[in-house]
Amino acid sequence: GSKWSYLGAEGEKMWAKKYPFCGGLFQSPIDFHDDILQYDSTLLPIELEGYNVSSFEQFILTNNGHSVKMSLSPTMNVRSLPNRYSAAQLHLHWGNRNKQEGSEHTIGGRHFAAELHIVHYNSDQYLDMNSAADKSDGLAVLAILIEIGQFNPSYEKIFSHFQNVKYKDQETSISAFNVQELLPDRLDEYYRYEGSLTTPPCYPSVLWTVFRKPVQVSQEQLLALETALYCTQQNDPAPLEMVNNFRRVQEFERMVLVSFRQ
Ligand SMILES: NS(=O)(=O)c1cc(-c2ccccc2)cc(-c2ccccc2)c1
Ligand SMILES: [Zn+2]
Repeated sequence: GSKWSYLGAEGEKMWAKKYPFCGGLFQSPIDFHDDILQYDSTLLPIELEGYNVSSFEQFILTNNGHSVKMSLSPTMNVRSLPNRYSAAQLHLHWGNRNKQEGSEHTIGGRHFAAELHIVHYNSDQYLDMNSAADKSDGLAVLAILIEIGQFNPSYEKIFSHFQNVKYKDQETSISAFNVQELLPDRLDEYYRYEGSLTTPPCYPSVLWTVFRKPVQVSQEQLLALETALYCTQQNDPAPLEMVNNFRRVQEFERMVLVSFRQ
């Protein structure tokens, strides 16, 4: 039972008391602004392998009290990184219906509506994601910025199940689908830096790839994300809405590599 939240006494300013790495170096998320960006022509387009999972397989959707996460198949992996990284899970961060600006990374100080994280672990070096999670080359997260626009049928494959995972510890099984559908079309344009988990224990173990191009979901889909879920269990007398589950941007004195020229 992780004792942290995004609000009040256990909010992010207090995380470092129980989770020392949260007050340490290389913390995420960060703001991408021109004077810390450096073009790097060696950054290859992201190549996904085994993402086209058979629809006979199932993904498990779980409300873990901090976000909604979906288990992924370890046959899904990312090539074109220093090691082979296998998919572990994906989850989202978002704001609330009155302030639809809940992305973790920002561009030029601007939040997007929400952010999807697809977490992979270094399966060349480590047996599973838990042994990889605190190693400096342990994790690689693909981050997709989400903005309001067209209805997105691929995101609906997850969002349509929120009524079954409204409360903490609830889970439901959904038919597997090609998670590449959740990514923007330009996998060659991204920000790259070494950072951390954006939640406790904040291990500085993440190679971040944040795609330049946002994807769109409709206003109704975003509202469903912002209003369907609770941090508390179904029988809790004091229900807590799951909103604003994003960490504020961290101080950053390094360069961020970009695979694109402005
Ligand atoms: N936001 S994140 O990408 O840095 C992230 C990664 C992982 C993670 C997942 C698998 C292996 C290792 C780390 C877990 C979380 C998380 C989010 C909500 C509640 C608890 C944990 C968040
Ligand atoms: Zn995340």
